[in-house]
Amino acid sequence: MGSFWDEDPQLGEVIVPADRLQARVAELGAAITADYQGRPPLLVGVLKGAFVFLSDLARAIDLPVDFDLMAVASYGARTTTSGVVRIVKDLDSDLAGRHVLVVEDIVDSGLTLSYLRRYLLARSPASLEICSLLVKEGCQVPRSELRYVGFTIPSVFVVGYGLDVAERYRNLPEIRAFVGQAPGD
Ligand SMILES: O=P(O)(O)OC[C@H]1O[C@H](OP(=O)(O)OP(=O)(O)O)[C@H](O)[C@@H]1O
Ligand code: HPA
Ligand SMILES: [Mg+2]
Repeated sequence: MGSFWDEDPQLGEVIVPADRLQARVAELGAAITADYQGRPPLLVGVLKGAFVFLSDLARAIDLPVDFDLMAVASYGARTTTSGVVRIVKDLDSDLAGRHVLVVEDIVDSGLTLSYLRRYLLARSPASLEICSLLVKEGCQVPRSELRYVGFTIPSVFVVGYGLDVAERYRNLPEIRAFVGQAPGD
C-alpha cells in the first residue's frame, strides 16, 4: 500500500531513505559506545527537531546514559533562519563535571550550534562533543567541531525524521527535500 506522503506535492526527492537512517544510527551508536567506555555521557537532545534521532540513537548506545533536553527555536514557519536563537526550554541538570554529548538533527547555518556551544561550555562540563545527524554542504562550522556526523547533505531545505517546516513532517520516516512554499517565507 502507498503512503499518505506519496501524494504530497510539497515533498521532493528522498535525500536519505529510512533504511540508511537506521543503518547510520546503528554505526553512530556503536562509535559512541566505544568512545565513552568508563565515562557514560549525558545526552543533551536539542528539541524539537532531534527527538526522533535522539530516541533511536539512545537505544543504539550500549551504555547507561543520562538525558536532558533543551528546546531552542530559530526557524519557525520559515525555511531560513530568523537569526535569533530563542531558548524555549532550558536544561534541568547540572553539567559541571559531566561528559556532555549534544544530539542535534541538523547543522545548517551553524547559528544554533555556536549559540549552544557557548551556552553549554559556560556550565563547566568535563567534556562537550556534538553529534548531528545531518550537516549541510557549505555550512561554515568546521568539521573538527562536529565529533559525530550522520550524513552531509546538499544545501536544500529538508524535512522528516524530526525535521519540520511550520511543525509539519516531523513524523515522515525519511529525509526528503521540501519543495513547497513555507507559510512564513
Ligand atoms: O544551523 P542552524 O541554521 O541554526 O539550524 C539548525 C537548527 O534549526 C532547527 O531548529 P528549529 O529552529 O527549526 O527548531 P525545531 O527544532 O523546534 O524545529 C534544527 O532543529 C536545528 O536545531
Ligand atoms: O533544512 C532544514 N530543514 C528543517 N529544519 C531546518 N533547520 C535548519 N535547516 C533545516
Ligand atoms: Mg524547525
